[in-house]
Amino acid sequence: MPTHRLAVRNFLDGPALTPADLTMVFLVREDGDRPDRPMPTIVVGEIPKSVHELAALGIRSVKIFAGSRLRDARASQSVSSHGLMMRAIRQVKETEPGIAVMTETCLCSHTDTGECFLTSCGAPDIEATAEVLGEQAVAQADAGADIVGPAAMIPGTTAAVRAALDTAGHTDVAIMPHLIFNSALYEGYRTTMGAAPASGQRAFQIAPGRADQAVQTGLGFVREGADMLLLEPALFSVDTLLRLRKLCAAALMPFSVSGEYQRLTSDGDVRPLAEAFTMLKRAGGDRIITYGAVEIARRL
Ligand SMILES: NCc1[nH]cc(CCC(=O)O)c1CC(=O)O
Ligand SMILES: [Zn+2]
Repeated sequence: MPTHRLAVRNFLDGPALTPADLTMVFLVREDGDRPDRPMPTIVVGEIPKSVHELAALGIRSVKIFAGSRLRDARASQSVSSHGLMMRAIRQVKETEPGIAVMTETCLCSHTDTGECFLTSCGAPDIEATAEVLGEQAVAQADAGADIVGPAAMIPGTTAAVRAALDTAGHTDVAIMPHLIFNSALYEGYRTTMGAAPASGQRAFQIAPGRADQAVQTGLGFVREGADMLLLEPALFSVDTLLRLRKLCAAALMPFSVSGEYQRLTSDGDVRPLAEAFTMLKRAGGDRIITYGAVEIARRL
Protein backbone atom coordinates (compact mmCIF):
# COMPACT_ATOMS: atom_id res chain seq x y z
CA MET A 1 0.00 0.00 0.00
CA PRO A 2 1.58 3.31 -1.03
CA THR A 3 1.58 5.44 2.13
CA HIS A 4 4.57 7.68 1.50
CA ARG A 5 2.73 10.58 -0.17
CA LEU A 6 2.80 13.60 2.12
CA ALA A 7 -0.98 13.99 2.27
CA VAL A 8 -1.38 10.31 3.16
CA ARG A 9 1.40 10.45 5.76
CA ASN A 10 -0.22 13.47 7.41
CA PHE A 11 -3.60 11.77 7.23
CA LEU A 12 -2.33 8.61 8.95
CA ASP A 13 -0.10 10.35 11.48
CA GLY A 14 -1.18 10.34 15.10
CA PRO A 15 -2.46 10.41 17.68
CA ALA A 16 -0.26 13.45 18.17
CA LEU A 17 0.94 14.72 21.53
CA THR A 18 -1.28 17.54 22.86
CA PRO A 19 -0.90 19.94 25.83
CA ALA A 20 -3.71 18.06 27.59
CA ASP A 21 -1.46 14.98 27.67
CA LEU A 22 1.09 16.82 29.78
CA THR A 23 1.25 17.59 33.51
CA MET A 24 3.58 20.44 34.51
CA VAL A 25 5.91 19.92 37.47
CA PHE A 26 6.51 22.68 40.03
CA LEU A 27 9.48 22.42 42.37
CA VAL A 28 8.55 25.09 44.90
CA ARG A 29 11.16 26.99 46.93
CA GLU A 30 10.69 29.45 49.79
CA ASP A 31 11.00 33.19 49.17
CA GLY A 32 14.55 34.22 49.91
CA ASP A 33 16.03 30.78 49.23
CA ARG A 34 18.70 30.67 46.55
CA PRO A 35 17.30 30.02 43.08
CA ASP A 36 20.57 28.73 41.55
CA ARG A 37 19.93 25.00 41.57
CA PRO A 38 20.26 22.19 39.03
CA MET A 39 16.51 22.18 38.30
CA PRO A 40 14.16 25.12 37.74
CA THR A 41 12.22 26.16 40.85
CA ILE A 42 9.34 28.54 41.51
CA VAL A 43 8.20 30.60 44.51
CA VAL A 44 4.55 30.68 45.60
CA GLY A 45 4.17 34.27 44.40
CA GLU A 46 5.04 33.23 40.84
CA ILE A 47 2.45 30.46 40.73
CA PRO A 48 -0.53 32.54 39.50
CA LYS A 49 1.32 33.79 36.41
CA SER A 50 2.64 30.35 35.61
CA VAL A 51 -0.72 28.66 36.12
CA HIS A 52 -2.48 31.21 33.92
CA GLU A 53 0.05 30.51 31.19
CA LEU A 54 -0.15 26.74 31.34
CA ALA A 55 -3.94 26.82 31.47
CA ALA A 56 -3.99 29.08 28.41
CA LEU A 57 -1.76 26.57 26.63
CA GLY A 58 -4.23 23.76 27.34
CA ILE A 59 -2.34 22.02 30.15
CA ARG A 60 -4.82 20.80 32.75
CA SER A 61 -2.75 19.57 35.67
CA VAL A 62 0.28 20.28 37.82
CA LYS A 63 2.34 18.04 40.08
CA ILE A 64 3.77 19.88 43.07
CA PHE A 65 6.92 19.07 45.04
CA ALA A 66 7.75 21.24 48.04
CA GLY A 67 9.94 20.76 51.06
CA SER A 68 10.44 22.37 54.45
CA ARG A 69 13.19 24.72 55.62
CA LEU A 70 12.90 23.16 59.05
CA ARG A 71 13.85 19.49 58.95
CA ASP A 72 13.53 17.14 61.88
CA ALA A 73 13.32 13.46 62.78
CA ARG A 74 9.49 13.57 62.79
CA ALA A 75 9.12 15.40 59.45
CA SER A 76 6.86 17.65 61.49
CA GLN A 77 6.56 20.39 58.87
CA SER A 78 5.18 17.94 56.30
CA VAL A 79 1.75 18.03 57.96
CA SER A 80 1.57 21.77 58.72
CA SER A 81 -1.27 23.70 57.10
CA HIS A 82 1.25 26.57 56.73
CA GLY A 83 3.85 24.35 55.06
CA LEU A 84 5.20 25.32 51.64
CA MET A 85 3.30 22.50 49.90
CA MET A 86 -0.03 23.57 51.36
CA ARG A 87 0.56 27.23 50.42
CA ALA A 88 1.48 26.19 46.88
CA ILE A 89 -1.62 24.01 46.53
CA ARG A 90 -3.89 26.82 47.71
CA GLN A 91 -2.24 29.25 45.30
CA VAL A 92 -2.82 26.99 42.28
CA LYS A 93 -6.43 26.32 43.27
CA GLU A 94 -7.16 30.01 43.92
CA THR A 95 -5.76 30.84 40.49
CA GLU A 96 -7.42 28.09 38.44
CA PRO A 97 -9.77 25.75 40.34
CA GLY A 98 -10.14 23.63 37.21
CA ILE A 99 -6.47 22.63 37.16
CA ALA A 100 -5.95 19.19 38.71
CA VAL A 101 -3.42 19.47 41.51
CA MET A 102 -1.25 16.43 42.15
CA THR A 103 1.13 16.32 45.09
CA GLU A 104 4.08 14.35 46.27
CA THR A 105 3.24 12.76 49.61
CA CYS A 106 6.61 11.82 51.08
CA LEU A 107 8.97 12.66 53.91
CA CYS A 108 12.37 13.07 52.20
CA SER A 109 11.99 16.85 51.83
CA HIS A 110 11.00 17.16 55.50
CA THR A 111 13.23 14.75 57.45
CA ASP A 112 16.68 15.75 58.68
CA THR A 113 18.01 12.55 57.07
CA GLY A 114 16.53 13.07 53.60
CA GLU A 115 15.04 9.60 53.92
CA CYS A 116 11.48 8.94 52.70
CA PHE A 117 10.58 7.40 56.08
CA LEU A 118 10.83 7.99 59.80
CA THR A 119 13.50 6.07 61.64
CA SER A 120 13.51 4.40 65.00
CA CYS A 121 16.61 2.70 66.45
CA GLY A 122 18.31 3.20 63.09
CA ALA A 123 15.67 1.28 61.11
CA PRO A 124 12.69 2.46 59.09
CA ASP A 125 9.65 2.81 61.32
CA ILE A 126 6.96 1.64 58.92
CA GLU A 127 4.01 2.18 61.21
CA ALA A 128 4.97 5.72 62.22
CA THR A 129 5.78 6.55 58.58
CA ALA A 130 2.38 5.35 57.37
CA GLU A 131 0.68 7.45 60.02
CA VAL A 132 2.54 10.67 59.09
CA LEU A 133 1.94 10.05 55.39
CA GLY A 134 -1.78 9.72 56.12
CA GLU A 135 -1.72 13.01 58.04
CA GLN A 136 0.27 14.67 55.26
CA ALA A 137 -2.22 13.49 52.62
CA VAL A 138 -5.11 14.91 54.66
CA ALA A 139 -3.30 18.26 55.04
CA GLN A 140 -2.73 18.32 51.27
CA ALA A 141 -6.36 17.45 50.59
CA ASP A 142 -7.52 20.11 53.07
CA ALA A 143 -5.47 22.63 51.06
CA GLY A 144 -7.23 21.56 47.85
CA ALA A 145 -5.14 18.75 46.35
CA ASP A 146 -7.05 16.53 43.92
CA ILE A 147 -4.59 13.64 43.65
CA VAL A 148 -2.06 12.79 46.37
CA GLY A 149 1.09 10.81 45.62
CA PRO A 150 2.63 8.52 48.23
CA ALA A 151 6.25 8.21 47.11
CA ALA A 152 8.08 6.28 49.83
CA MET A 153 7.50 2.96 48.00
CA ILE A 154 6.64 1.35 51.32
CA PRO A 155 3.95 -1.35 51.15
CA GLY A 156 0.88 -0.40 53.16
CA THR A 157 1.32 3.36 52.81
CA THR A 158 -1.21 3.67 49.99
CA ALA A 159 -3.81 1.88 52.12
CA ALA A 160 -2.91 4.09 55.09
CA VAL A 161 -3.34 7.22 52.96
CA ARG A 162 -6.71 5.98 51.64
CA ALA A 163 -7.94 5.27 55.15
CA ALA A 164 -6.80 8.65 56.48
CA LEU A 165 -8.39 10.53 53.58
CA ASP A 166 -11.68 8.67 54.00
CA THR A 167 -11.75 9.25 57.74
CA ALA A 168 -11.22 12.97 57.13
CA GLY A 169 -14.10 13.03 54.64
CA HIS A 170 -11.88 13.29 51.56
CA THR A 171 -13.40 10.26 49.85
CA ASP A 172 -13.20 12.02 46.47
CA VAL A 173 -9.46 12.68 46.59
CA ALA A 174 -7.58 10.24 44.37
CA ILE A 175 -4.30 8.47 45.13
CA MET A 176 -1.46 8.04 42.67
CA PRO A 177 1.45 6.24 44.36
CA HIS A 178 4.88 6.45 42.76
CA LEU A 179 6.24 3.18 41.37
CA ILE A 180 9.96 3.94 41.43
CA PHE A 181 12.97 2.15 40.02
CA ASN A 182 16.34 2.89 41.60
CA SER A 183 18.04 5.30 39.23
CA ALA A 184 20.93 7.71 38.79
CA LEU A 185 18.50 10.16 37.19
CA TYR A 186 17.18 11.65 40.45
CA GLU A 187 20.33 13.60 41.41
CA GLY A 188 19.19 16.93 39.98
CA TYR A 189 15.96 16.68 41.92
CA ARG A 190 17.59 15.64 45.19
CA THR A 191 20.16 18.43 45.05
CA THR A 192 17.50 20.98 44.18
CA MET A 193 15.18 19.87 46.97
CA GLY A 194 17.82 18.94 49.56
CA ALA A 195 16.37 15.43 49.58
CA ALA A 196 19.42 13.18 49.26
CA PRO A 197 19.16 10.17 51.58
CA ALA A 198 21.77 10.12 54.37
CA SER A 199 22.05 6.34 53.95
CA GLY A 200 23.08 6.86 50.33
CA GLN A 201 20.30 4.65 49.01
CA ARG A 202 16.56 4.26 48.70
CA ALA A 203 16.14 0.66 49.82
CA PHE A 204 12.41 0.47 49.05
CA GLN A 205 12.80 1.42 45.39
CA ILE A 206 12.93 -1.38 42.83
CA ALA A 207 16.27 -2.60 41.50
CA PRO A 208 16.31 -2.05 37.71
CA GLY A 209 16.68 -5.75 36.94
CA ARG A 210 13.57 -6.84 38.76
CA ALA A 211 10.86 -6.84 36.12
CA ASP A 212 8.32 -8.99 37.94
CA GLN A 213 8.80 -7.21 41.24
CA ALA A 214 7.99 -3.92 39.54
CA VAL A 215 4.74 -5.27 38.10
CA GLN A 216 3.74 -7.00 41.36
CA THR A 217 4.48 -3.88 43.41
CA GLY A 218 2.30 -1.81 41.07
CA LEU A 219 -0.53 -4.34 41.31
CA GLY A 220 -0.11 -4.35 45.10
CA PHE A 221 -0.57 -0.55 45.16
CA VAL A 222 -3.76 -0.97 43.13
CA ARG A 223 -5.07 -3.55 45.61
CA GLU A 224 -4.30 -1.08 48.40
CA GLY A 225 -6.53 1.47 46.71
CA ALA A 226 -4.40 3.32 44.15
CA ASP A 227 -6.53 5.03 41.51
CA MET A 228 -3.57 5.68 39.23
CA LEU A 229 0.10 4.76 39.15
CA LEU A 230 3.04 7.08 38.51
CA LEU A 231 6.01 5.31 36.93
CA GLU A 232 9.55 6.70 37.16
CA PRO A 233 11.92 7.20 35.42
CA ALA A 234 9.49 7.46 32.48
CA LEU A 235 11.80 6.23 29.72
CA PHE A 236 13.21 3.38 31.80
CA SER A 237 9.88 1.88 32.86
CA VAL A 238 8.06 1.42 29.56
CA ASP A 239 8.19 -2.39 29.85
CA THR A 240 6.42 -2.15 33.21
CA LEU A 241 3.90 0.26 31.75
CA LEU A 242 3.08 -2.15 28.93
CA ARG A 243 2.68 -5.08 31.30
CA LEU A 244 0.56 -3.17 33.84
CA ARG A 245 -1.61 -1.89 31.02
CA LYS A 246 -2.77 -5.45 30.40
CA LEU A 247 -3.15 -6.34 34.09
CA CYS A 248 -5.01 -3.44 35.68
CA ALA A 249 -7.40 -0.63 34.90
CA ALA A 250 -5.57 2.09 36.83
CA ALA A 251 -4.46 5.12 34.81
CA LEU A 252 -0.72 4.89 34.16
CA MET A 253 1.35 8.06 34.34
CA PRO A 254 5.00 8.04 33.31
CA PHE A 255 6.98 10.69 35.23
CA SER A 256 9.85 12.09 33.22
CA VAL A 257 12.30 12.81 36.04
CA SER A 258 14.96 15.47 36.54
CA GLY A 259 17.78 13.56 34.87
CA GLU A 260 15.67 12.86 31.79
CA TYR A 261 14.77 16.54 31.52
CA GLN A 262 18.37 17.67 32.02
CA ARG A 263 19.86 15.26 29.50
CA LEU A 264 17.24 15.48 26.79
CA THR A 265 17.13 19.29 26.85
CA SER A 266 20.84 19.96 27.42
CA ASP A 267 21.14 21.83 24.12
CA GLY A 268 17.99 23.86 24.72
CA ASP A 269 15.93 21.89 22.20
CA VAL A 270 12.77 20.32 23.65
CA ARG A 271 11.90 18.35 20.51
CA PRO A 272 13.68 15.15 21.65
CA LEU A 273 11.69 15.26 24.88
CA ALA A 274 8.47 15.72 22.88
CA GLU A 275 9.46 12.72 20.73
CA ALA A 276 10.00 10.61 23.83
CA PHE A 277 6.57 11.59 25.11
CA THR A 278 4.96 10.73 21.79
CA MET A 279 6.44 7.27 22.27
CA LEU A 280 5.07 7.10 25.82
CA LYS A 281 1.62 8.01 24.52
CA ARG A 282 1.99 5.38 21.77
CA ALA A 283 2.92 2.85 24.46
CA GLY A 284 -0.28 3.57 26.39
CA GLY A 285 0.75 6.18 28.94
CA ASP A 286 -2.44 7.97 29.97
CA ARG A 287 -0.71 11.29 30.73
CA ILE A 288 2.91 12.36 31.01
CA ILE A 289 4.28 14.29 33.98
CA THR A 290 7.17 16.51 32.93
CA TYR A 291 9.27 19.56 33.83
CA GLY A 292 9.07 20.42 30.12
CA ALA A 293 5.26 20.61 29.85
CA VAL A 294 5.09 24.36 29.27
CA GLU A 295 8.04 24.48 26.87
CA ILE A 296 6.64 21.60 24.82
CA ALA A 297 3.08 22.96 24.84
CA ARG A 298 4.37 26.28 23.45
CA ARG A 299 5.72 24.39 20.44
CA LEU A 300 2.68 22.19 19.80
N1 LIG B 1 10.71 10.68 47.17
C1 LIG B 1 10.73 10.00 45.98
C2 LIG B 1 10.99 10.89 44.82
N2 LIG B 1 10.22 11.96 44.54
C3 LIG B 1 10.75 12.56 43.41
C4 LIG B 1 11.86 11.86 43.02
C5 LIG B 1 12.71 12.18 41.85
C6 LIG B 1 12.10 13.13 40.88
C7 LIG B 1 13.02 13.64 39.82
O1 LIG B 1 14.20 13.24 39.72
O2 LIG B 1 12.56 14.49 39.05
C8 LIG B 1 12.02 10.79 43.89
C9 LIG B 1 13.08 9.77 43.81
C10 LIG B 1 14.12 9.83 44.85
O3 LIG B 1 14.37 10.87 45.47
O4 LIG B 1 14.70 8.77 45.10
ZN1 LIG C 1 10.72 10.56 49.34
